[in-house]
Amino acid sequence: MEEKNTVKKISLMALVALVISSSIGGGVFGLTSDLANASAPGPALIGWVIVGVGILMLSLSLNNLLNKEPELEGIFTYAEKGFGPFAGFISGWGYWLSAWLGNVAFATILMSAVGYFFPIFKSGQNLPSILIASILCWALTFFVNRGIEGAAAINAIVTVCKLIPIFVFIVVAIFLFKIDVFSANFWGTMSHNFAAGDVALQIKKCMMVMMWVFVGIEGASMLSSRAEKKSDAGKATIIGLISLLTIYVLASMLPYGILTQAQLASIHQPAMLYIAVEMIGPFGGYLIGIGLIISILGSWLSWTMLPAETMLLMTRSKLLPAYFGKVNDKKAPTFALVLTAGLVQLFLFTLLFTDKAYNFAYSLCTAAIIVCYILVAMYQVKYSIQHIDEKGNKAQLTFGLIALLFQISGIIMAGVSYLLLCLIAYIPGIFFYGKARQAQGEKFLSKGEIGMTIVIVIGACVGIWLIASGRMVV
Ligand SMILES: NC(=[NH2+])NCCC[C@H](N)C(=O)O
Repeated sequence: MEEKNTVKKISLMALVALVISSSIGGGVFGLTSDLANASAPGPALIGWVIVGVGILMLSLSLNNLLNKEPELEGIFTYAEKGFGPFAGFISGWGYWLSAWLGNVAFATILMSAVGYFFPIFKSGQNLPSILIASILCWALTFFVNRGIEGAAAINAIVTVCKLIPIFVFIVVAIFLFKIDVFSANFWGTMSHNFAAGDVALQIKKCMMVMMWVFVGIEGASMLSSRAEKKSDAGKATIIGLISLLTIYVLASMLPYGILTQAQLASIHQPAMLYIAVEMIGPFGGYLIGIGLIISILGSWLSWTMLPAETMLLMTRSKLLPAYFGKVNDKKAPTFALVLTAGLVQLFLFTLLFTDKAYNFAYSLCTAAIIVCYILVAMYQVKYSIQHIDEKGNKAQLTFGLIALLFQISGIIMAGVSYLLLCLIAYIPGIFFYGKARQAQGEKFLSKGEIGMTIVIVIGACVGIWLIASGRMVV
């Protein structure tokens, strides 16, 4: 108890900064070209509305659960409470997986941006890039290992530094925006007519990248135990979400009124940087480049802390063996940190062989976190049904159902194959889960859990087959 009181509490403002900071990483800087590859402005706008509503429902659900079940800490605990320890493990492991896969995406786009300053790194996935990215990965791990509290404080400063270049970009883009360029091929159907099938296909192709930029919206709830007031964590999620949506829509849609869709689609990543060069000249490139580098370093720092913290919480819930949560004198879970950094390192080397490394890494990251989001929404539905007689729970049930529908259809639209690949990483995880259960005097796996494991293994095999047979190009 004594010890708990000395943990630094986080204010509402700092929590909002945390939501924005852990959501805005690299995605916003590459958004435009990924969207332009997928869609004309019309369908993309519809995509934003769908994703905005879907994520808002998820945030409201998280907000509600934080208020109703204040003692639950960590996103996976909802799955555990609602559907048992195995579901808790599935969620926690998915969150952990997502967190470090996202860091791999960070590494690639970060190095592409550095390539603007030093062309040797331009592709973001050659040997020099991978070396520098690896050094960064270990440096951040070392830093977090020296004390998590410092990392949270740095976040506030980083948030300001990364928002300024994005705002400058938006303001300049507003001035240069031409409505006739924007509306030239609004639905992407050339005939100027609205063709439903065509539009739906374009929306579908926008889904993954639009969901990727919202990964992190749950960040405040992960640190909810540190909020000065418990209810602040939920508020921070919602304020953070609305700010984010505004930034994303402006930053991604305004360029459609400056360059043509074909130009945007073929622009080098990070797109925002090269669009800024088109708009302002080299200075624009420097500004966005520096913003991006600070943004990613800050985000990467919090995403170094979050997966390790998740493992720590999971050991407390006895979902992983105790050594995953072993902390050092600074209360940092050293083993979890080093394990996670080791996996990022391994993945960084595979980038040498992938074609679209950034897109591949963020798609895996997003697919993995959708598992947790689905379980949150399911628990929201379950909780609201169980307490349906209490005031407000009918509305909460609706929020949960929409969030659930959105996440499930989102992953189906974005690509189930990425989810299947993520299942591979569950296989060693289940082994550790079984060990932790055994240490509790339980069976390694119960009958139901064995059934689930078989499904997971089959899914993983299909994932491997998709890659091996060349049906999924990575
Ligand atoms: N390491 C991570 N899991 N990062 C996820 C956050 C990514 C963030 N939404 C972005 O736009 O870049």
